[in-house]
Amino acid sequence: MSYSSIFRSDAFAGKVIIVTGGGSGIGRCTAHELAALGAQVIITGRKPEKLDAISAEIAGDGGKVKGFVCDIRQEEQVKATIAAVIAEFGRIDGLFNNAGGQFPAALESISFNGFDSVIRNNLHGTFLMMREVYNQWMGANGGSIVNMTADMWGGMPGMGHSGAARAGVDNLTKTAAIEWAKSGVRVNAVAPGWIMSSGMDTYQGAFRAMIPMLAEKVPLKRMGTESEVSSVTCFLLSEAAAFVSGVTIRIDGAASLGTPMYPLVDAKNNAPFNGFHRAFIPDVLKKDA
Ligand SMILES: CCCCCCC/C=C/C(=O)SCCNC(=O)CCNC(=O)[C@H](O)C(C)(C)COP(=O)(O)OP(=O)(O)OC[C@H]1O[C@@H](n2cnc3c(N)ncnc32)[C@H](O)[C@@H]1OP(=O)(O)O
Ligand SMILES: NC(=O)C1=CN([C@@H]2O[C@H](COP(=O)(O)OP(=O)(O)OC[C@H]3O[C@@H](n4cnc5c(N)ncnc54)[C@H](OP(=O)(O)O)[C@@H]3O)[C@@H](O)[C@H]2O)C=CC1
Repeated sequence: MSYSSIFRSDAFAGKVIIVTGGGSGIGRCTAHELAALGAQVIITGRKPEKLDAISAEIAGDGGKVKGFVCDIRQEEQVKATIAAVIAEFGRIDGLFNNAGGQFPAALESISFNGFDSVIRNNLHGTFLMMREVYNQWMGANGGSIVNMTADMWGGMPGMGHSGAARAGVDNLTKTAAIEWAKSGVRVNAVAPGWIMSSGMDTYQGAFRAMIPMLAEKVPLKRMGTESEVSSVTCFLLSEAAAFVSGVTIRIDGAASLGTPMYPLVDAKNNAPFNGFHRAFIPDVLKKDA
């Protein structure tokens, strides 16, 4: 597993950190990095075979890890998982609420069940995990939560269901940061742009074919990597961020900045500006829907 770290190797020694969706992609990478920094890592997901494989990888590297099957949309499973972690490890110090996802589709083609599924996956699941972990922290010495979101605040064609959920997560993050500060709890979020994670392999067809064009439209001219998300997440989970709460950090090579209403051509040079133009996406997505 490839990741870089600015931390001492004992930065998370004695800490118990939960990574939801730790069985693949960004979650897997973060679980590896946290374990290498001394944490007892708890990875969760719906598919036990993925958790077993990543647990074996991390243990093979000398890390401490345990997998728990948990569908974050199921309240009883979330409650049972947090109770089981407390029963076995006695504490929880951090939560990376990373699990989630969506399918690219034009709004008019999304069934109610499809919309509901994406909202429950990304918003309800995030809330349930936050609440159950916080309930362990009330009146204690605090902890750190990092939520997964994505900066689609300007509207993202093909991601209407997910964008609605992610905007909700952004607001949930800020509210929790205020409400739970009384217990010393910090709540922040990461907002990756286009990351070439293994999860991206879920997307094939026209969306997949579009990736090189998307990368070209990112001001930094490339997609991000899993470790570029895990490093920021580890920072937010760590004591190095002890006075950071209620922020969402974009990790997107400036892709979410700018607006389609801004002139797209530099008239003097008769050349396109270096930037991301959201209106570029929908026609391609329509072919996927
Ligand atoms: C500058 C900012 C840029 C930001 C860019 C953000 C880019 C983000 C990239 C990523 O997130 S990559 C990670 C991708 N990984 C995943 O998405 C994995 C998790 N995803 C899922 O599990 C599913 O997508 C899910 C739908 C969220 C949940 O799956 P679940 O198994 O619960 O759903 P189903 O029971 O199969 O279906 C429920 C419902 O949804 C409809 N549906 C599912 N897939 C599609 C599809 N591809 N197209 C249309 N509809 C779909 C499905 O048909 C069901 O509805 P009904 O048929 O019952 O009406
Ligand atoms: N890659 C990108 O460009 C971006 C990704 N994101 C978000 O980052 C997160 C990680 O994505 P990424 O690593 O790229 O992709 P992956 O598909 O690899 O990761 C998603 C993980 O979430 C888990 N998961 C999904 N739904 C549930 C559920 N209901 N309950 C429990 N676990 C669940 C999956 O595990 P399992 O299959 O075992 O359930 C999987 O391990 C996601 O929330 C994604 O939407 C945000 C912005 C950009």
